[in-house]
Amino acid sequence: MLKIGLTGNIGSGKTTVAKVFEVLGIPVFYADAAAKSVMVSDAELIKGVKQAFGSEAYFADGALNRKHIADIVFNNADELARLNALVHPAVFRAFDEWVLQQTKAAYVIKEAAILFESGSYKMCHQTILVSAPLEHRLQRVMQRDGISRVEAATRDARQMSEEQKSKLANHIINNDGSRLVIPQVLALHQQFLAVKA
Ligand SMILES: CC(C)(COP(=O)(O)OP(=O)(O)OC[C@H]1O[C@@H](n2cnc3c(N)ncnc32)[C@H](O)[C@@H]1O)[C@@H](O)C(=O)NCCC(=O)NCCS
Ligand SMILES: Nc1ncnc2c1ncn2[C@@H]1O[C@H](COP(=O)(O)OP(=O)(O)OP(=O)(O)O)[C@@H](O)[C@H]1O
Repeated sequence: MLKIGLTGNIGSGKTTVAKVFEVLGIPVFYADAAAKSVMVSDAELIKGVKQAFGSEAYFADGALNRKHIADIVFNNADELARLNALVHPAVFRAFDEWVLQQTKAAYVIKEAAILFESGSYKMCHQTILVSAPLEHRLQRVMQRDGISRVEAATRDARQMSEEQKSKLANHIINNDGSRLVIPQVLALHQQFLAVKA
């Protein structure tokens, strides 16, 4: 199965792009959502997260206390590395299991905020970077999540720069408002279908 990695820095529009691929009938695995799912369903992982970040990492009903964890990990690179080491192996497994179920797909997309940082791009045949200037991205995230500029910028600072990512990516979708996104997705879709054929 042809596996395409899709990434972009915070607020770049990668989820928006992923939805366009879904409309074209291409299955999309959302790594961020999968991470949140395993963090509340995998007993070993829950234990590890509580050991690392305290019992406040979960609410009494078992839901993830995202703010508690985010406040710790996005302000400390070592703590983020610790969280990643706990969560990523479980997400990689979930992706492998999911791919096996996509028997009818022409190809599949893995959407992940940290595709390059986590090394999971190496398990994809090709990669797409969604690119937009920092100011656009911060504005979008502040509007979408109701967080401050400082909070949004702090998260961005924890990610590899767009410049570094653009050197690793096979394809770039420009989402700075100067070009329509849908035609760029359609052009890539045709390329990926041709690989499969
Ligand atoms: C820390 C958590 C609980 C915060 O949740 P919250 O809902 O506030 O943020 P959300 O998950 O929507 O992330 C917002 C953005 O932060 C950035 N971000 C998230 N995780 C990471 C990470 N591990 N490293 C760098 N940036 C990250 C991304 O741009 C992401 O899109 C959550 O991000 C998490 O569990 N992260 C660890 C799991 C992970 O690595 N996910 C990323 C893909 S596998
Ligand atoms: N071309 C665009 N024009 C206007 N708004 C856009 C555009 N692209 C994305 N957005 C909006 O910007 C916000 C961020 O986009 P999206 O959620 O797709 O980004 P993301 O890369 O998945 O972000 P994150 O890493 O934070 O999850 C969303 O509210 C989305 O609707």
